[in-house]
Amino acid sequence: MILELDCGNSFIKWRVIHVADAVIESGGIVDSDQALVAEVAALASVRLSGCRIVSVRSEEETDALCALIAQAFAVQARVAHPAREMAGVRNGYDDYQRLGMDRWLAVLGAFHLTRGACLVIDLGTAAKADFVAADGEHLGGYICPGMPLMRSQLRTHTRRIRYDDASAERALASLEPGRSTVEAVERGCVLMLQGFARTQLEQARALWGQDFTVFLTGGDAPLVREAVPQARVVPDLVFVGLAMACPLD
Ligand SMILES: Nc1ncnc2c1ncn2[C@@H]1O[C@H](COP(=O)(O)OP(=O)(O)OP(=O)(O)O)[C@@H](O)[C@H]1O
Ligand SMILES: CC(C)(CO)[C@@H](O)C(=O)NCCC(=O)O
Ligand SMILES: [K+]
Repeated sequence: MILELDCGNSFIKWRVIHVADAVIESGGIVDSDQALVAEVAALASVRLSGCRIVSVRSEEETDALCALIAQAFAVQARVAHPAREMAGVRNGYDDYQRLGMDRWLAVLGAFHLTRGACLVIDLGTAAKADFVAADGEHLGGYICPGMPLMRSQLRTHTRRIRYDDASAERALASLEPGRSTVEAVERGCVLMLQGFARTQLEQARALWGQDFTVFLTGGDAPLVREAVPQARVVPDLVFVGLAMACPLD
């Protein structure tokens, strides 16, 4: 079994899979390196033979996580690195090393699943969209604040926007105009995300007509699902790309 990690800016998503058939043994989402090691160590009957990582954190933070994993599980983690070209996809950035690895792997995963033009929308701490043409050319993409950042900017830069997580969750039962601060902010931010997604869809239509696939991934994908009903929701899209970039046997 191997451990797979997607280290985002706020959370680490992890999975333990059987390498031979990619069957998922276990998985979770944690907010620290220590919590990760504790959760994986708590799995009974799991013997790790390897580990692969995609990280958008600093090199120092990623190295520290690899060292922790080596110490806890006696495996050397493989870290996915940028490439100008891989699996038929050409990185569209002027400096290919600057493209976030989570974006690159999601794009590789999406193109692998379709072999056609695709739009990848990833809604996490940041909201990202990437475009890949049918010939594998990555055309670039967009980055803007995701739900957690929009929310915290409003809370930080205003005096009177204050509410707790439980009321935030309740506020999202509908998207009607808000009749309280929490409803107004939470619903407003969801509409921003939906607007982002719809605009990407318009761009994709302008480029490719109807001939493309939309992928939706990231922790906040459910918030825009209804706005892009044609999207394929693939929560593990980054892991699909990670397996391609870091094959283990
Ligand atoms: N079980 C969960 N734990 C934490 N966040 C969750 C969970 N389910 C959904 N979410 C939502 O997912 C969002 C974070 O998404 P994700 O985990 O994709 O971010 P990230 O990978 O840290 O960020 P990024 O990919 O932009 O670096 C949060 O806004 C949160 O509301
Ligand atoms: C945009 C984020 C923060 C999203 O996780 C990540 O992909 C990243 O750090 N990217 C580097 C900047 C870029 O992609 O242009
Ligand atoms: K991520």
